[in-house]
Amino acid sequence: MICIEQLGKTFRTARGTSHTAIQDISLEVPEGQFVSILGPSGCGKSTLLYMVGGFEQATAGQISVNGRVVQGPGPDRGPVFQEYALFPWKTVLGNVAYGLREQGVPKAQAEERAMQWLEKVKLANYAGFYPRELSGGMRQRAAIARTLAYEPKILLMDEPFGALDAHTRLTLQAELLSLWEQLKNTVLFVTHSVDEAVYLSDRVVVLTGTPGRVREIVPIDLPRPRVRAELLRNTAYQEYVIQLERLLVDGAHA
Ligand SMILES: Nc1ncnc2c1ncn2[C@@H]1O[C@H](COP(=O)(O)OP(=O)(O)OP(=O)(O)O)[C@@H](O)[C@H]1O
Repeated sequence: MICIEQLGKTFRTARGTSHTAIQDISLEVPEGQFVSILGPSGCGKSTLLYMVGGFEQATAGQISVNGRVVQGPGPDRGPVFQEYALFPWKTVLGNVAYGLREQGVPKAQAEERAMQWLEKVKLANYAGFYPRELSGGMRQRAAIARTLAYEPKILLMDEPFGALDAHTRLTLQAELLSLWEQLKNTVLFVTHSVDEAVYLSDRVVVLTGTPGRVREIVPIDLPRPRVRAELLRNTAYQEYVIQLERLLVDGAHA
């Protein structure tokens, strides 16, 4: 579904120098797979995700989605980025209905569908609230509902739980997994957390330090549905965590 071929990105900095963020990245993601991208800070994880989203242009190689070269954003790829904030002047319902309205869905129908998504992310009682009236975890749930509401085939998530406290993070991870097990979208998920990557993913792509290149792709062969409390006792799970931590440390110096 997603085909990334020898992708590179060199930025022109404000000082007139050039800076290569990622180099020669090739990766294929089949439909319905949950793939996490892990790597040291600054290795280009967000840049890679933005390029798949069509928000940044490649300076080498290309990305195609279902055989079509990515040249800009599209409704087939739904971003859940940290800075992709909710509209503060719209209610939670208004925010979730927004993408549907943009696609020409009539207001009443858009709001009905938005309500169904709010139920799925456990925010139905907060439909009339404004983003500033929500907790961080609720805001992130609303952002996820807003993207899922227009049913993108691909979900692009950039550290969606990074700013949350540990308990909320665990809750949202489990909720995301249970939604994904029903929807089976293709997911590209950027994270700093080895533990989160193993828990959620079918495969984990480990990038090296700057410029980011693929260090290793690790398939996570653990049965689903996954329950974190059970996984923690699972030796295979523990081995994956150790393997990825090792790759991450080595990769930072590669
Ligand atoms: N607009 C830009 N102009 C110049 N350099 C940039 C620009 N955007 C990103 N970079 C550089 O590209 C590199 C990769 O940045 P990116 O945000 O993709 O990394 P990351 O792996 O997501 O980092 P982190 O884990 O810290 O969020 C960094 O060295 C950064 O300085």
